[in-house]
Amino acid sequence: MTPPLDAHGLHRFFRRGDTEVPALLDVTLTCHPGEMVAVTGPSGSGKSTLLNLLAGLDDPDGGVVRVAGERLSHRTPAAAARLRARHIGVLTQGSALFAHLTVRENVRFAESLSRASGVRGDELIEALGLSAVRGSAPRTLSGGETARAGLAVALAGSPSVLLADEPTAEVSTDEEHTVLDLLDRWRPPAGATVIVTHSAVVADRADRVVHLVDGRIA
Ligand SMILES: Nc1ncnc2c1ncn2[C@@H]1O[C@H](COP(=O)(O)OP(=O)(O)OP(=O)(O)O)[C@@H](O)[C@H]1O
Repeated sequence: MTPPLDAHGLHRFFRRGDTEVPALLDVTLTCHPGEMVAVTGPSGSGKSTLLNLLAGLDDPDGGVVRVAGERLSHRTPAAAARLRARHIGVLTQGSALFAHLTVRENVRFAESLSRASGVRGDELIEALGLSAVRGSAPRTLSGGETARAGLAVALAGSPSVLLADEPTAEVSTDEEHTVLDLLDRWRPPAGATVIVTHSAVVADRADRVVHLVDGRIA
């Protein structure tokens, strides 16, 4: 069966002055259908670099990322954007919501990019406890509501790959459990979920933990 997300032999180097910084060294990560993987590691170990490669927002210097069997790495920006819209939902810390759109408009916009139906967005708003704030501007939301609205946006296009960067970094412990319950309930059932986190609570929820040290899987 084709893995929903398959990253093979990833290398990424950055130039700093005259030196080259190895940010990722031979990282391979194959996610099985339905799997949730937590990526942990100290600051500077390469977690964000890896997530950017998995999202197709950056290209590896070596290796390849495939999403649902299609190569995502080293595509034209338009082709990468099409693949992202079709397959990938991204959840970042803080708000990735457009400030001038309401919660519902943000969700509907994300949905329209993936050409999804319009039904799931409203279902998500209700299921994620956002009905009361569906017409509100993002700046008026609490931290927990913001995290849940970000989750609704990330899931609106029914992605087969959900990538999350510290999704609970800015919420209370209670809200962290709520957001994780919702994420668990709504994550791609046959797809892949990858969560970069410093939180032991989040890592505990994952099917597998990948620990990075100095750009390598430890
Ligand atoms: N655009 C860049 N230019 C130069 N160096 C970079 C760039 N992006 C990342 N790096 C370097 O690559 C290494 C890995 O960084 P990365 O941000 O992926 O780590 P991280 O594990 O996500 O850290 P944190 O937990 O602090 O977010 C670090 O040494 C960092 O300084």
